[in-house]
Amino acid sequence: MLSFPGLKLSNIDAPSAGSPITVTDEGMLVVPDDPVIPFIEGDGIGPDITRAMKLVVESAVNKAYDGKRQLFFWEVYAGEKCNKMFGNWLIDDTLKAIKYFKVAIKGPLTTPVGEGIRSINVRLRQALELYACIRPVRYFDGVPSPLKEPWKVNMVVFRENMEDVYAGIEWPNGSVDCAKVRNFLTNEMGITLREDVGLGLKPISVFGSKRIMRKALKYAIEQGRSSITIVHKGNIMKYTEGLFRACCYEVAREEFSGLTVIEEEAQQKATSSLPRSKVLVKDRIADAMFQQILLRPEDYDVIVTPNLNGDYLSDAIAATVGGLGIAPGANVGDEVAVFEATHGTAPKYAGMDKVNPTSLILSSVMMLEHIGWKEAAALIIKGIERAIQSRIVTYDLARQMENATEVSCSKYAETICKNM
Ligand SMILES: NC(=O)C1=CN([C@@H]2O[C@H](COP(=O)(O)OP(=O)(O)OC[C@H]3O[C@@H](n4cnc5c(N)ncnc54)[C@H](OP(=O)(O)O)[C@@H]3O)[C@@H](O)[C@H]2O)C=CC1
Ligand SMILES: O=C(O)CCC(=O)C(=O)O
Ligand SMILES: [Mg+2]
Repeated sequence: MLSFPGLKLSNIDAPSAGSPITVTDEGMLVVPDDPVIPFIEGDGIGPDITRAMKLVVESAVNKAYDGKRQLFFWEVYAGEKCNKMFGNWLIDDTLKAIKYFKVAIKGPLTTPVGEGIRSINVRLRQALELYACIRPVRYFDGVPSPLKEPWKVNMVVFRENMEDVYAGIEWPNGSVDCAKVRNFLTNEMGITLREDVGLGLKPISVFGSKRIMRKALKYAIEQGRSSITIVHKGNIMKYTEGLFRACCYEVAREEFSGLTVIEEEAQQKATSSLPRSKVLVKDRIADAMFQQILLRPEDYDVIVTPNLNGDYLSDAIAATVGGLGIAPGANVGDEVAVFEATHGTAPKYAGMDKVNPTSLILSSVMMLEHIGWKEAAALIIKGIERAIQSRIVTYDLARQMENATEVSCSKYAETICKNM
């Protein structure tokens, strides 16, 4: 058994091979040639897509580096499997392991509606301070789309990942705590509420809003993206979403002034052409944004938005380029990153070896790029592009394509490997 100094696990064994990724004091990743990558298999379709993802990643790494580099996937536990094994939906070992090894990948985890446990996905993001949910959406040639010109879609959603109504601070109607909060609001704040209300809080802070804007703007500048759009409902929720918008503009003006142009200011100066080297910063109200992504996708590039808007928007934008089967993501903090698909557990397809694993496979591409293994990442993209072009796809794409060959999740993963 290898020893990993400082890693103290109570319920699971340490990895039997590999070395940890570390982070320097300046926040730079140091990646060995044999990194340990903790993974959570996930509920529902999780086991099927995780198996497919591991096959594709291992095959790409092998092909790209011919044994000189190797990933060591190591299972850690959360969700239904974890509850069955340990009587707990999320064990401390999983959090310790991900913190220790810095980069992890996960399948989707179930959250019951209207009752029961709170989201384990959200708990992971909060416990590991993964404040940015990054979801790039791009078009793959040949994928069926409801848009006339889907190739114009190329957006990256930066969703604030720890605050907003998503933080889960709420009280059920009829509970003692709900009555306490209602009484406080009535007696201290003069707010009239029906007796049968359920109540929740929408915390949005200056710190959290500025932090996600900084991350999104840095990305936009480093990647040479043309614009960043702040998406909010600040007309109605003035002191939460309105605050978010104000904080984002403040970061752009005060911390990135030479590198950004504010749309409103450019319009006032009647500037006909914007300097190409600068990122255009603009904002849109959330409801209008949902029609903009369908009607004028070419006008939008990086998007920064509070948690719930980002949740809705990322699924909606994914639909324009083929749906949830093809929508990757990453939850990123200052040191740790956990990669996961945009979609959930799709319970009706659990264990059927049927769904599209591309979302999780593209999440693994983001992971390989994050650790600097760009050659392996490029091979996977090539494999996906060729599989789609040859129309060998899973049910979700096959049902919208002409002359497609529908294959299972595992066969599709093998097709990607053959096409690398
Ligand atoms: N990060 C996470 O772990 C997430 C977890 N969840 C959780 O997942 C559970 C189920 O949520 P639900 O609302 O049904 O949303 P899902 O995203 O799980 O599924 C909704 C529909 O999207 C399509 N879909 C999803 N994934 C794929 C895929 N890989 N390939 C092809 N099609 C896909 C299917 O459409 P069709 O029926 O048309 O074939 C599916 O029925 C809930 O408990 C929810 O809380 C949800 C989102 C994220
Ligand atoms: O945690 C969940 O169950 C849902 C999460 C979700 O929809 C998302 O993060 O996009
Ligand atoms: Mg979602």
